[in-house]
Amino acid sequence: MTGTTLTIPAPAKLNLFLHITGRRADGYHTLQSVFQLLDYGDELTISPRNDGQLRLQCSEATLNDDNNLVLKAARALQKLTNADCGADITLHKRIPAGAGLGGGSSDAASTLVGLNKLWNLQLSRSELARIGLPLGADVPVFVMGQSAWAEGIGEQLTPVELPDKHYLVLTPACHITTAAIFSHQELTRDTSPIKMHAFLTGQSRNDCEPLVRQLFPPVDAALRWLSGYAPARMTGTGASVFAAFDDQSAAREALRALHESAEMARIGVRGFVAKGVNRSEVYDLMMTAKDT
Ligand SMILES: C[C@@](CO)(OP(=O)(O)O)[C@H](O)COP(=O)(O)OP(=O)(O)OC[C@H]1O[C@@H](n2ccc(N)nc2=O)[C@H](O)[C@@H]1O
Ligand SMILES: Nc1ncnc2c1ncn2[C@@H]1O[C@H](COP(=O)(O)OP(=O)(O)O)[C@@H](O)[C@H]1O
Repeated sequence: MTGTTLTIPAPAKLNLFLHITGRRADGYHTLQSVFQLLDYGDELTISPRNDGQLRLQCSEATLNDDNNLVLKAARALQKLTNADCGADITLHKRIPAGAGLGGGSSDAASTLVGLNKLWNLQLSRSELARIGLPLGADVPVFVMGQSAWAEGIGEQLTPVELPDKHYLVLTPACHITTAAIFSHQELTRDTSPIKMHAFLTGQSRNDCEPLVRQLFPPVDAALRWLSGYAPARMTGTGASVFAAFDDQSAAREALRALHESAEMARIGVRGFVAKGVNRSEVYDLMMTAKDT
C-alpha cells in the first residue's frame, strides 16, 4: 500500500440550467439540471499510510480544517476499511469555493475514487456515489465523471453528449450559501418538469437566478456585463455566471475585456475560460489508476 502516490483532478461543473420541480418530505428540493463538466479544476495528491491517520494539506488556508469535504469523504470510506488504512492528501484549490461550481463536492468525489483505488476497496461507481451523496448533492455526478442530465436532488443521472463549447466563467466576490437560497421565501419552487428536447431548444432557466440577482447586486452586474458578449446565466445557487462560446479565442477575448473593466474590478469579479468535457479524467481513473 505504501510507495504509491496518486494524482487526481477534481473538475468544476456548470449547471447549464436549473429548474426546481418540487420539495421532498425532508425539505430537499427536487431539481432538473444539466451538469456540464469542465476541463478546469482542483488537484489532489494522495499517498496511502499504514497507520490509519488522515492528514490534509490544502492550498487555501480557510479550507485547511476538519470540515474539509476531502476529510469527510475519506472518513466515510474509512468506516468500510481495516483500521490501518490512512492517507496523506494535498489539495490544490483552483475552483472558487461556494461559487456554484461544485468544488467541494468534486474534491470529495475525487477523494472517494482515489482512495477506492489506493485502499483496493473495489467499490463500484454507484456505491461510491451513494456514500458521497450525504456529503453534497453534486458528489454523484463527479464520481460518475460524465456530463449528465440530472433529476431527483441531482443523484438521478443520465449521461449526455453536449456540443463542444468554451465557457467564460465569472465569479463575483459574494458569499452565497446554498441553504440560504433554498430556504428563501421568494424562491420559485414549482416549475413544471421539462423534457430534454425543451432544454436543447433553449427553453430553460435557472430558477434561483432572479432571487440571487435581487439579493446580490454584484451577480446582477456580472450577468449584465457578460450579456454584452453572449447569453449569460448563473450556475447552481451562484455566485458564478457563465456564457458559452464556439471559439476559445472569442472566450479569451472577453476574459481580456474583463481584466480591463474598471466596473468588474471594483466589485471583485474573477474569471476563467474552460472547455466543456463530456467525460472527466475521474471517469478513466475508475478503470486504471494514474501512478506518479
Ligand atoms: C443546487 C446545486 C446544483 O448543482 O447548487 P450549488 O450548491 O452547486 O450552487 C447543488 O445541487 C447543491 O448541492 P450542495 O451544495 O452539495 O448542497 P448540499 O450541501 O447538499 O445542501 C445544502 C442545503 O441546501 C438545501 N438544498 C440543497 C440541495 C437541494 N436539492 N435542495 C435543498 O433544499 C438543503 O437545505 C441542504 O441542507
Ligand atoms: N474542499 C472544499 N472545497 C471547497 N469548499 C469546501 C471544501 N470542503 C468544504 N467546503 C465548504 O463547502 C462550501 C461549498 O463549497 P463548493 O462546493 O465549492 O460550492 P458550491 O456548493 O456553491 O458549488 C464552502 O463554502 C466551504 O465552506
